[in-house]
Amino acid sequence: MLAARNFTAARQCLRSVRVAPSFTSIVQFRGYAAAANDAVAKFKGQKGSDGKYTVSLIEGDGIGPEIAQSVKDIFEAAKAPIKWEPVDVGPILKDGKTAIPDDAIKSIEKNYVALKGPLATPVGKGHVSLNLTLRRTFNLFANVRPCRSIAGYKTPYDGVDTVLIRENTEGEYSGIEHVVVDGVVQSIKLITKEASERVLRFAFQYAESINKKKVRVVHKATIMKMSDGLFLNTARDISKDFPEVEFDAELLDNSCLKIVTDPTPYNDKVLVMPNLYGDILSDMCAGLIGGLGLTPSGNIGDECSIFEAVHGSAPDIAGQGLANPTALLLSSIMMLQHMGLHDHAARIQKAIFDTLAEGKTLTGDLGGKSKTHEYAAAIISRL
Ligand SMILES: NC(=O)C1=CN([C@@H]2O[C@H](COP(=O)(O)OP(=O)(O)OC[C@H]3O[C@@H](n4cnc5c(N)ncnc54)[C@H](O)[C@@H]3O)[C@@H](O)[C@H]2O)C=CC1
Ligand SMILES: O=C(O)CCC(=O)C(=O)O
Ligand SMILES: [Mg+2]
Repeated sequence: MLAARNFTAARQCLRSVRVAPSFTSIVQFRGYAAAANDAVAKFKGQKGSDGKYTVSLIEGDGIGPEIAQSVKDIFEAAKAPIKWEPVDVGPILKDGKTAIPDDAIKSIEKNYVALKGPLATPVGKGHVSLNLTLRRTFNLFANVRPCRSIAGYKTPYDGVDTVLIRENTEGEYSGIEHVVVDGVVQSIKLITKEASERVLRFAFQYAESINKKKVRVVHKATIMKMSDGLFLNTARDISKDFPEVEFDAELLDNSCLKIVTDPTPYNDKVLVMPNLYGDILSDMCAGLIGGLGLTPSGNIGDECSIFEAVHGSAPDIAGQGLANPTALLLSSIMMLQHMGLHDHAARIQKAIFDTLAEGKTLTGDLGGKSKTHEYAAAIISRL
């Protein structure tokens, strides 16, 4: 009975799914690479008659509007050919479920690309995460989260260059939960072969495209024998289609230990994993290079893609001009790369890295005293 109910809930969750980078190391400037390789998710947007591409902009909650302002100011100063289309993503309720308003859906479907600030999720009650809802709504099946050491910002770890790809539509984030009996709740980790295949194939293609010819699956199939087992076995099957890419697997707890001991052996690999592991490991990796103010990401789908920082709405510093906009800026660089605007991406990226390397105008999270807009102005002065 319970199994049948679980299966129904899992199918409902699946039905709610609409079918559907890289940077300066201490020693060498290489730049964040495109977030998706063309074979997987080619950008389909067209330039308007004004010579600009329209991009949907979700400013988000907390520090979102402050860091989005920095991106807008810097893009304008750099004459990047982008016209921002502000969108409100709700939340609204449709058939009793958290949903994205139709206008926002239309905007993102029309533009094929969006830049998103952080969206806050209530704890323990209230609406389903809008971040999750956006990923499901547009079937953004792969979340690419690169993390590289910043020249000029010293941490105990030199030369970090990890790339983590997170399955983005199911797993522990499925949110299928129910009370079994009073005092006992059950939360279902949904893993499907279809979604696993899709993100794993993407990971192999992505590894080839950024010339990291090793893919490592991070899993816990010793404990979650069926769910992580399916993900791992699917990876083994898919790896046969990529004979040029070395494939191996590692248990999540061991990966955590090894990465915080010495992350450099992970520089030549792309790590791919179920949803929650990627969520947690990407915050952990950010900690190696100076924090969440620095790490970007791209949510990649077959049609649309949404770029956002790894961090959340940072309510502890919101509205005070203290936020570091670098993570959202680097996400916007990944977006420009994805759109094929490589020259603009390189120019803005260089101004960001040079400002960070000079170390005079840094936000508080990096030990500086500058406000968000002062740091943005320093970047603009270098364009
Ligand atoms: N993709 C998204 O939109 C995400 C949304 N969230 C949401 O954000 C809210 C707050 O979550 P938290 O656990 O506080 O995580 P958080 O990522 O917002 O903040 C964690 C810590 O990092 C700092 N931080 C984050 N971004 C920063 C930046 N750009 N510059 C300087 N410092 C920065 C914050 O001040 C805080 O001390 C929650 O409602 C959560 O659901 C969390 C993660 C991702
Ligand atoms: O949606 C949320 O509230 C959190 C999302 C998150 O932590 C992430 O995407 O990394
Ligand atoms: Mg997270």
